[in-house]
Amino acid sequence: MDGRNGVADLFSDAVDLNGVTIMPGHLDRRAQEAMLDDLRAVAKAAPFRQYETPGGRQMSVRMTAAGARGWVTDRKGYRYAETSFDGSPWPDIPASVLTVWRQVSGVDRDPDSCLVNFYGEGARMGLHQDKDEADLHWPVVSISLGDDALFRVGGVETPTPSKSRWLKSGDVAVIGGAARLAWHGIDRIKFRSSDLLPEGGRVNVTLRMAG
Ligand SMILES: O=C(O)CCC(=O)C(=O)O
Ligand SMILES: [Fe+2]
Repeated sequence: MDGRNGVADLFSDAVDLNGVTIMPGHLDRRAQEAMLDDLRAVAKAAPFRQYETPGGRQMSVRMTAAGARGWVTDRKGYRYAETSFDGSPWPDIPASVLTVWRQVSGVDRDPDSCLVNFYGEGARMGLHQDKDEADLHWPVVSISLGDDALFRVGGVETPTPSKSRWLKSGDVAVIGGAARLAWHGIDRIKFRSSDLLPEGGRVNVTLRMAG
């Protein structure tokens, strides 16, 4: 264990980005395709939506969720909701996604929340901290599928100085340990840099213990 994150030593080619552990190519092409199929089923049950921030801005990323709780935002604020926008429970977290959490999270409890982000051409995600969860000790596991994305990680106290790295399809990141509250975001994607999604774009999955 490296005292920073714990999981890094289990994966020999892990890369450290300001305390966030990245496992390049964790999922091979077949695993990526299988997970994407599972996520399309999630999106069929709970369609992607463009959420509004509490400040009234439309996010460029489209989102949906799976699990007992889904992260949502609107004028009322950022929060976890136990039902989707039509009032029904969110779909279950696909087994393919849970498998990755069990492999890399370093904890022995399954997550209760899976946020699914879709980045179309021009979509980005500003620097933020993941801090809407009830207990901030659990790690966040993030899986990248599709187009390359420039991932930026700053400090825990301040967004700068930051380091960045292009995340590729199949890469997995663990935001945990001392970096659990690190500022992070996606500067931009390279639209159509991957052929995993025939329509282009990037799907990112983040797993969390929210409740
Ligand atoms: O798309 C990504 O890689 C990051 C997503 C993220 O930070 C989030 O959903 O909180
Ligand atoms: Fe985040």
